[in-house]
Amino acid sequence: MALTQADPAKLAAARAAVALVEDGMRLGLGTGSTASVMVRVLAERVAAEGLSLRCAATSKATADLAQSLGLAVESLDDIGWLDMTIDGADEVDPHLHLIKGGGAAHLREKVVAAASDRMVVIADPGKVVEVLGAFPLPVEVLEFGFETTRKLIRRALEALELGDHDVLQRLRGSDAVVTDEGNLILDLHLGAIPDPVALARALSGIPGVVEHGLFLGMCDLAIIGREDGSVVELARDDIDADMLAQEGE
Ligand SMILES: O=C(CO)[C@H](O)[C@H](O)COP(=O)(O)O
Repeated sequence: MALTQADPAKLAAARAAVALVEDGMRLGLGTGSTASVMVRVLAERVAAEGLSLRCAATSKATADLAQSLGLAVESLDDIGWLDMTIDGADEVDPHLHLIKGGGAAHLREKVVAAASDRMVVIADPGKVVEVLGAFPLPVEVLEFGFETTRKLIRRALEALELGDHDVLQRLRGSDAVVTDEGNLILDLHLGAIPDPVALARALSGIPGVVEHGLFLGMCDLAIIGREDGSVVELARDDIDADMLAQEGE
């Protein structure tokens, strides 16, 4: 898809994020439709300005796209550490907590974000929520013991009084969605997640869970693009400063 056909809100967010890229940076490239727009904007800038970058991709799809546009993609281990990762999200709350994994790539996305000095999230206004959970929470699980893991997740939801919601295997047509790491996805249809920290802890404690899509305390800056081409930025530093001010009151 050409950039001229890109959704204006996604394009605005992507342009603002790519403006943060400096020559010589080691960059993490996210996955999804917004991240794809960002990869295209980035490739344009690299071609125009001759920037020298080292990029690690969060999925095979992003690696293929980036390489097709002339960006050099290396393995995360070869690069070692990243200055910044730019990625999309399915939901962003006022604490910059995220739900990710709508593209089934949240495992690699979390590994890459955790190896970055800075995680920048780009999104359109539809992704901004007061409380996470309207978007079904993706959980990557092992194929081994799949039904047992689903049972353990249901038990954990009950213990947190989040029980009685659908825990559905993600399918494409009638086939199971299989992640880049060869695992399966369960989508937790919760409606609302009042305590994301408790849910994250509970899910991480289940052995068959490889990784859940809650990104808590990882996002440093959210750039929300608007249809008119403007952006709104929410930085973690501002939130921390607000919290400190409230604690001091
Ligand atoms: O987490 C992701 C992939 O695993 C994506 O970043 C998320 O699903 C947002 O995608 P899009 O920009 O297409 O709405």
